[in-house]
Amino acid sequence: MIGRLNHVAIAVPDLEAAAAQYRGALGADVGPALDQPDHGVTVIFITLPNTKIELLYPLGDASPIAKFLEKNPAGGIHHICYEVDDLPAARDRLTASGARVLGDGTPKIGAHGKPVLFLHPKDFNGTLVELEEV
Ligand SMILES: CC[C@@H](C(=O)O)C(=O)SCCNC(=O)CCNC(=O)[C@H](O)C(C)(C)COP(=O)(O)OP(=O)(O)OC[C@H]1O[C@@H](n2cnc3c(N)ncnc32)[C@H](O)[C@@H]1OP(=O)(O)O
Ligand SMILES: [Co+2]
Repeated sequence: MIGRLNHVAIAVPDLEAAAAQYRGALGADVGPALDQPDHGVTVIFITLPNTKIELLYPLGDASPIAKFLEKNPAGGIHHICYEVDDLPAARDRLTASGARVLGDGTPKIGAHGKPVLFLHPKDFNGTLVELEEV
């Protein structure tokens, strides 16, 4: 059911410093900072030959990554995102398997303008999983 790895997301305490490190020390193709108010984050995408890195920084008072950064003040890998062809079908299959889909199960539009859903990290070996319909 899952396809390509769309991105690996890293929560960071200083977005511009992280972007500068990827641009300078790692010589990567770093995009602009984009506010995502519906998701409570500001993101910067880094394009690699085979996938993307999503740098995440909290936006607003109720950011879903605020607690994660409190627990991991130096930052850390926050989630991985797999592509799926049919997000409602994937959601129904996962729910039937006993996995918890976060929120009310209604996909939101993600940073690439495509529908996304998240799966509880406790149901996937301690890893928060995002699914993006492509
Ligand atoms: C830009 C849009 C989009 C895209 O297109 O790419 C994005 O990527 S948006 C990214 C940000 N959005 C989200 O993360 C939405 C989904 N996340 C959530 O709903 C919450 O963050 C959460 C996963 C339910 C966690 O909620 P929180 O309140 O922060 O923590 P809890 O205390 O409830 O956590 C319970 C439990 O899970 C552990 N945990 C939390 N976050 C992670 C994580 N990222 N990876 C692994 N484990 C995580 C947390 O430590 C708790 O464990 P215990 O301490 O053992 O109880
Ligand atoms: Co993401």
